[in-house]
Amino acid sequence: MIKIVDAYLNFGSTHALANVNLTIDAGEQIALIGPSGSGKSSLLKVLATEHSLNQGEYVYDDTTPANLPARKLQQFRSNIAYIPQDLALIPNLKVSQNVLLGKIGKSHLPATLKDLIFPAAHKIKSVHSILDEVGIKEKIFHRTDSLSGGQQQRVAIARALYQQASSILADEPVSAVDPSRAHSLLSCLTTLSKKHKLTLISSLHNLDYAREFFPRLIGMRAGRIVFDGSPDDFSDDEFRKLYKLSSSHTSDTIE
Ligand SMILES: Nc1ncnc2c1ncn2[C@@H]1O[C@H](COP(=O)(O)OP(=O)(O)OP(=O)(O)O)[C@@H](O)[C@H]1O
Repeated sequence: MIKIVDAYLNFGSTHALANVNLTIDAGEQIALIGPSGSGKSSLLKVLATEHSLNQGEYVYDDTTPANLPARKLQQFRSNIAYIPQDLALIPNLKVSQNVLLGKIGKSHLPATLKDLIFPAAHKIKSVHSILDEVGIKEKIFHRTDSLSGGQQQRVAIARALYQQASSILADEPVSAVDPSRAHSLLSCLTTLSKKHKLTLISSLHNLDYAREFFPRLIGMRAGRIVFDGSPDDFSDDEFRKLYKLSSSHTSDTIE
């Protein structure tokens, strides 16, 4: 279970997060929605321990990461797969090597380097089967920068699955792809995270996809949570409140 209590994250005088309170059960699938600059990435970065809160508390399965020494924090992080907006893939490595890097936090550096250069057959088999699940197994030995943006997003998802974490945090995972690929990529991400019993928290700009694929939506505005509920409860009023639009706008009128 993830718990955030009275959380603030500040950059100078900007509250990237303000008075955020949140409880997320293991296995939930959540879309973070809201206008640009509303705090979605900031919340994901706090959950991924890329940022520390200025005030408040973040607890993950009874662990408070802010209290962990560096070595334990690395162990903690290895249990959370974070897919940043820029994917953080290494372009000149093979797809298989980028996926193998998913476990970098779970072993010592020499072992990881050995895996990259001389991967054991069973590890390649496991990478191959995950790449099959995300639909790009034929790319396993291709250089990552020879893949399209959407294929690279699949590599990042495969790396997250290979990590065998308990949660996946994805920041705009379909930003770089056309609508039909975005649909199939989100379908892949939500189906696989459900199959592997992972908690999935993803920021999304496309409201239709958020409604279609995620049973819980969290709407953010100016660093605060202003909506938390099911897609069925996300009325046109809630939509206008979130995006501060006039009454002529409905959720069908954007994206
Ligand atoms: N490293 C940083 N330094 C200074 N200000 C930051 C930093 N990161 C975020 N902010 C500010 O915090 C606020 C929230 O930003 P955040 O990136 O979390 O929004 P977002 O909802 O993810 O936006 P987008 O949808 O455009 O990715 C914004 O005002 C942003 O300018």
